[in-house]
Amino acid sequence: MDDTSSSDKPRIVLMGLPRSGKSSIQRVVFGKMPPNDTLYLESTTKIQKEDITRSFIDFQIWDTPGQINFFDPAYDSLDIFSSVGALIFVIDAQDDYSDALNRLFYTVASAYKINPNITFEVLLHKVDGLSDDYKIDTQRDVQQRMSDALQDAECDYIHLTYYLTSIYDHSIYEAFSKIIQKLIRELPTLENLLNVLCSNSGIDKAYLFDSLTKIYIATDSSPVDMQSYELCSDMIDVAIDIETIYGMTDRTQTSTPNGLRTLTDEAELNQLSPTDSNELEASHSTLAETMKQKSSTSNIPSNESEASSLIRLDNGNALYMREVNDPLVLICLLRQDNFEKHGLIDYNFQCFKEAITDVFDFSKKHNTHNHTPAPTE
Ligand SMILES: Nc1nc2c(ncn2[C@@H]2O[C@H](COP(=O)(O)OP(=O)(O)OP(=O)(O)O)[C@@H](O)[C@H]2O)c(=O)[nH]1
Repeated sequence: MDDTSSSDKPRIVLMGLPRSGKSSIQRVVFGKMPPNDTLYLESTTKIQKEDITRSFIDFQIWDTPGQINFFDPAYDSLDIFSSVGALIFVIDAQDDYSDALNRLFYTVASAYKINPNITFEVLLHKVDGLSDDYKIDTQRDVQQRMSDALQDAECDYIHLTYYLTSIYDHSIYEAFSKIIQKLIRELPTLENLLNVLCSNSGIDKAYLFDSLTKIYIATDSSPVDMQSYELCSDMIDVAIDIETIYGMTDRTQTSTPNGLRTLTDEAELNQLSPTDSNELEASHSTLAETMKQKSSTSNIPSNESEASSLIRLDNGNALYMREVNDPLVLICLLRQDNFEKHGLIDYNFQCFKEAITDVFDFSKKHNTHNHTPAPTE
């Protein structure tokens, strides 16, 4: 990360008062930093830029120092904000947020004048320490005060979207999923493909995840509920842990007696149960039934690898994960009865995968074409 690289990718800019949590968010979501380690982060003194390039996700994220006013004539605000896709303003919800709201209003009004295509996203952050009632009251209060301020300034056409977030749970990933989806041009096509897959395969809910960040880049059009998202997102951790234990490279390097390995792994699996979210009836999911089939072994090149994993839950549901390409994975929630026809699901998945690959290749060509300089005569 540095502040010298320039790029024509869409930008996601993190702004907000000092210590609101901007750097922590960037490190936890995109750098896999454990949330507790953010306690030792130092204050950001210059813009930190990071390129995020994966299937369908292609942008640059900027972490800005909280104390700098980028609309000051000393800065080239036109250059900074003209390629911004999303401006994420972080507010510390555990603190008095009056100053933050003044800054938010000023930032939004100034950035909109430069680039009206920016999507404005407001994170009411650090809500882990707050009760549910307090969270809702805070969101209502912030929304009301901002809407009054924008109305008074006759700027009520500026739309802000609000999220309650914390780096200590899934909420930050869910918020980023929604924010990033707005920047994915192929989203309607991906959603259509997921709808077709679900309706033809008896799947109740399907998410297309970036397995490195646990951000879902698309889902079918049935409503998203937090519990199904959390279960699917936890499944990525479970699968990665199993892969770390049983992955072929590791296995050859750390050959321990098989019996001992299995016992240890089962104990670990039970600790990793996604049913920690005990609101869900699916307690005691039988993770012993988790199976991992990695066909990326000796004779298949790694870029053609195809991992799959199944977790049966005690409430009659199942979680089914298939690798689309590295790092995209499809995670579905379905009735176990419907999984009986998994030949059909697997066939439909192959068609889905081919369609996704076609869409991706088409977008890549389109992007390359758009970025190729016109020949000079
Ligand atoms: N409780 C709680 N603390 C958080 C959360 N996110 C960040 N923090 C803490 O907030 C403090 C400040 O976080 P930073 O990420 O350094 O804040 P910043 O906005 O980047 O600050 P500047 O670089 O000074 O602009 C750190 O101690 C983090 O551990 C959260 O979701 N919940």
